[in-house]
Amino acid sequence: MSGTTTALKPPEDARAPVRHPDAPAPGELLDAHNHQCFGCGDQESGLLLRARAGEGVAVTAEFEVRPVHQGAPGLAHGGLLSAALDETLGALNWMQRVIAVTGRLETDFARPVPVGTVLHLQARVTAVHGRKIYCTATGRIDAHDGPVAVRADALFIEVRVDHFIQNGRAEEINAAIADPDQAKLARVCEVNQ
Ligand SMILES: CCCCCCCCCC(=O)SCCNC(=O)CCNC(=O)[C@H](O)C(C)(C)COP(=O)(O)OP(=O)(O)OC[C@H]1O[C@@H](n2cnc3c(N)ncnc32)[C@H](O)[C@@H]1OP(=O)(O)O
Repeated sequence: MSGTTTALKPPEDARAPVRHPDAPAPGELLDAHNHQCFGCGDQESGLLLRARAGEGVAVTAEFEVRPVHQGAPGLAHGGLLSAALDETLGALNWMQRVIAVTGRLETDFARPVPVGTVLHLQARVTAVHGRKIYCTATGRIDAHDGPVAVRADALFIEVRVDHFIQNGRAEEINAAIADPDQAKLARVCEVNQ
């Protein structure tokens, strides 16, 4: 059962999440925050996950499990399913216009996920306390109301864009700074801080 870790339980004085007034409209496809991202970028070996804005502070996403994503024969690798949940939760940044990174991610694997499955992911923020963003996600098999295969609770921590500039490899950071598309999320979030 997920959410058993104390760190994933919002404190009593946590506030409800707030959808940013300029958040993308429900159903709108969200841009990749980095075209080289393993989760949402366009690398053929990646997840090629596509996320859309949801209602409130929520997103949906789809991830097609391909042969390159196998662990056991014919089944998705658990770490990649966690990555799909993590990426979907990361897309919640667009809805609040904050920049946040995963501090903790706790995944339940409820069912095996065969290659060829389209995993339908849903994620939402449940509470916010200071820089701490509490969120939850599920992944369902082949339909938005299909059987739940994976679920996760997570704690994201809000950071400034300096987090990436100071910690990322210079080659990719410089390329991202030079690319107006890749810098977009950082820009829209930074003006709100
Ligand atoms: C441009 C947009 C990019 C979006 C990318 C989305 C991609 C998908 C999501 C990801 O995969 S992000 C990549 C994976 N995550 C990381 O690489 C983060 C690595 N960890 C860190 O950089 C730091 O540990 C972190 C920024 C998360 C926290 O360090 P800080 O020094 O900023 O925070 P601090 O230690 O002061 O903690 C702040 C609060 O968070 C709490 N906290 C921090 N890490 C925690 C943790 N791991 N578990 C529980 N609580 C945690 C901490 O207890 C504290 O609570 P209180 O305010 O109540 O005192």
